[in-house]
Amino acid sequence: MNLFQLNLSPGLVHPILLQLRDPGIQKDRLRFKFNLERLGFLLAAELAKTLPVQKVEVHTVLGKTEIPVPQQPPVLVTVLRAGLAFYQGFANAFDDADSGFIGAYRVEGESAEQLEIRMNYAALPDLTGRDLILIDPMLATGGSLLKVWQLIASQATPRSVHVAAAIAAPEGVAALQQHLPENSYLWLGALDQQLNEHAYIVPGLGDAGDLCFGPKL
Ligand SMILES: O=P(O)(O)OC[C@H]1O[C@H](OP(=O)(O)OP(=O)(O)O)[C@H](O)[C@@H]1O
Ligand SMILES: O=c1cc[nH]c(=O)[nH]1
Repeated sequence: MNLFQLNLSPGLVHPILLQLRDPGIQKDRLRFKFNLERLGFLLAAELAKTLPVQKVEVHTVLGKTEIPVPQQPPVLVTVLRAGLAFYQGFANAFDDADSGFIGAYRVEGESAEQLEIRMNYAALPDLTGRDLILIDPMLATGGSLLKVWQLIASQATPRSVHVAAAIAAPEGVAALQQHLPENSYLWLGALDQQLNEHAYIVPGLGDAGDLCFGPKL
């Protein structure tokens, strides 16, 4: 797996990460979601540079030119709930993308070892031969994304697999590196220090789903 940390535009990415992490700013729900969307768009712009293109001829009123455009639109797959705002940034970038949605959530126990991932909804297009972008702002243990990948791999073989996260822990990156196929790429806003005893990313930003939508039961 290839790791791409988004450090090409620090002037754009770092102020967004600062606002996402700052407890005084992140409690503004509208701004938090908008910042995830903006970060998603920036990551999508970097990722798009690696997708195969084909030249299309366009005739303007004054002449003709060739423009390289993506060979085929990618498939965007996101994990509910926290994925939604981040996903929107990718959807804004890829006009004709197909999309899939997975309902998955962590059920936290007393310790990180007792963490369970429940998956109860999946609406996916055919991913055979497609460029798949798995979109989830938080990559903590990697358990949620690996469960999603297991489901996808049981149905189809994508041409390439891109995982996009706003913030990741080294533990989650290692888990993906172990289990995702060779042609996989990881796009990160930030790689943080570690997980805490409840499998939260440190320093991270807290609970992304709750910050977007409020606490769940
Ligand atoms: O790498 P992992 O250890 O699996 O943790 C990451 C998952 O945790 C968050 O979702 P959560 O389960 O909190 O659900 P929510 O989006 O509904 O809040 C996040 O959006 C990821 O899906
Ligand atoms: O730090 C974390 C870990 C999982 N999910 C989150 O929202 N935050």
